[in-house]
Amino acid sequence: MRPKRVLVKLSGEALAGQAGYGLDGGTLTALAADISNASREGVEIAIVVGGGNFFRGVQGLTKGLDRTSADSIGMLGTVMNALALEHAIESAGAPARAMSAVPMPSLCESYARKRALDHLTNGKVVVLGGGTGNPYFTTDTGAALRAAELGCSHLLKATQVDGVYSADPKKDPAATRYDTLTHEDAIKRDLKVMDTAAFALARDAGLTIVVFSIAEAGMLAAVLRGEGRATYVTP
Ligand SMILES: Nc1ncnc2c1ncn2[C@@H]1O[C@H](COP(=O)(O)OP(=O)(O)OP(=O)(O)O)[C@@H](O)[C@H]1O
Ligand SMILES: O=c1ccn([C@@H]2O[C@H](COP(=O)(O)O)[C@@H](O)[C@H]2O)c(=O)[nH]1
Repeated sequence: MRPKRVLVKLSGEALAGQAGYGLDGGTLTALAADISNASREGVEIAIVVGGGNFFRGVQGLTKGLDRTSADSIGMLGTVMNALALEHAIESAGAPARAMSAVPMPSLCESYARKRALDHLTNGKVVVLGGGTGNPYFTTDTGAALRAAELGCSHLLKATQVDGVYSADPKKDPAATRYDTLTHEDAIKRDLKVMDTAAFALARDAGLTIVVFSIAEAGMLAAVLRGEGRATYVTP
């Protein structure tokens, strides 16, 4: 594959490195180098970053928060990640622009489709925080939404596992890995590597999803060349 424009859904949890919480400087630097190298090779890259290293809305429910407040905290976590990534990617040598779906103009640009498209065509890596900007959603759904509206051909889910399995491989050692499957298979089998809304939106928009582990250096560039260990979810 040599796509012109892709959307990378970057795991928030992966940014924590070994610590498991917050931001790890070494991990950020390594990821930013991969992203910046891919951008310099001419691929237009939009990134939707998750927030699992800070807060997930469902965690708030167990602390007595209502869902909307909990999701607001979750979205703020993703904006923190977007700002950190913007800085790390620029330090690695590629121009980058953070945009937030929740307006906070003194911190970064607010997300607007046409502005994002301008940045992409001008060679900037666009780092999108705030998910969809609405509670009751996830950044996976945000990734499918932005991939569709920004005209990306692929949604690259850079996460902690090396593909889609028959069950969560972190919980079930007997789970088997798929090389390929359809969006419909993923929805029918209730495979929770992404939520159903994200799979359905990607299916309707005709987006190919590539699920791969970001733990290995150079994996993003490999996936963009159509190489490396990954699962392809195709229409
Ligand atoms: N069928 C499955 N195949 C692969 N992984 C699965 C499956 N079911 C559940 N998972 C889990 O889904 C996780 C990836 O999705 P998830 O969106 O929760 O995390 P993430 O990509 O790290 O994002 P973030 O930290 O930003 O929330 C994997 O780490 C894996 O443990
Ligand atoms: O559109 C969105 C996206 C995310 N949230 C909240 O943020 C956290 C972190 O995102 P992850 O996708 O889990 O990494 C999520 O749990 C939601 O609470 C949101 O409300 N709307």
